[in-house]
Amino acid sequence: MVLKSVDHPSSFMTNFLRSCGGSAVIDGGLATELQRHGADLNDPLWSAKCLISSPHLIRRVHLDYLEAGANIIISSSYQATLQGFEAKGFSRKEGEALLEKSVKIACEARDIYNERATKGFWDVSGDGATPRQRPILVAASVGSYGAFLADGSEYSGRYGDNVSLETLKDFHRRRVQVLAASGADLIAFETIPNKLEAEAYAELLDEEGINIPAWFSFSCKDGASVSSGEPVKDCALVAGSCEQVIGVGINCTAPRYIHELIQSIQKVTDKPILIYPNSGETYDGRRKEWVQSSGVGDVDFVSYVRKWREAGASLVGGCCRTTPNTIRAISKALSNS
Ligand SMILES: C[S+](C)CC[C@H](N)C(=O)O
Ligand SMILES: N[C@@H](CCS)C(=O)O
Ligand SMILES: [Zn+2]
Repeated sequence: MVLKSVDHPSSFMTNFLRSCGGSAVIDGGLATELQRHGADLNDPLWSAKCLISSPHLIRRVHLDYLEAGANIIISSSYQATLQGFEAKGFSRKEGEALLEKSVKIACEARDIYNERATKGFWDVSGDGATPRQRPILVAASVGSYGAFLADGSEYSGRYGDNVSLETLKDFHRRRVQVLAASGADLIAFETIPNKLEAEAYAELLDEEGINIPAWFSFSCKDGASVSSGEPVKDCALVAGSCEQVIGVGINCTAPRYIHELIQSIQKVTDKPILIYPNSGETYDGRRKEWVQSSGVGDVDFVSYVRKWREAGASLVGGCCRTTPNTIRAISKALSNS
């Protein structure tokens, strides 16, 4: 599904959601699932390391999420940056090829899934005669500058006084251009921890004439604020005023804050709301490990999904430490709601 120049970005998501029956399933944690399968991500490149060491594993995890019912799979480019690859000795050209490879692997997984689905079973919910494939989009992940810092600062949003709007635009510019031309259906700006980075993305989309749509997804520290402490409403407004943005939401945030966050976002934008929380655990950026949060637990957040849908979220999935089982259960919950 490619956004044609005649399509308005907003109709892209409206049409997609309609083809999915009103709500769509986003995949679950990619990096943490790679780890569960044995990948060692203790590296400045985190999951992007697997683009070099184990692309077959990335393909397998994408396929597992498709088999679990995902309508959107997110590429392995979260922590894939040209600057990060250069620090490992890759040339600019090789870095660009690795970014392209992340999207290619996701597209291959989609092709394999579609081929198997066509051969294996027929969805006769249409006119009963033609096979109907489940709508599937490939989103190219863009993790924040904080992800590149590789110290967990996508959960603090503190980049220091030396990092300006222009710094962030320059940091992301070439990567966004490459991913926009990679064959992905959209760009998923993920785990955005502060307002400045949302502004940088909005300006980049405009200045670079990026011709595929995008979603903005924020990491939050409570029911009202993104990781930096700035109001989620202010950040959602930045996303809401950008024409290329076809969805606004929250990811890698504890499930217990999601309901309130949906309500806040809804007050400031009509764009579709997406949410893909993590397991509710906390990331220790120094040790690169997930630790149990103190306080309220988030056992089995799938039981909240129907409430989130009623509150206004139309795309639901999972982030770090969620698995294909989580996504299977979300898919079931959404199809019953
Ligand atoms: C979404 S966080 C868990 C990604 C990893 C982090 N940027 C790090 O490198 O430690
Ligand atoms: N899409 C990324 C997000 C990390 S917060 C992943 O699932 O690994
Ligand atoms: Zn996450």
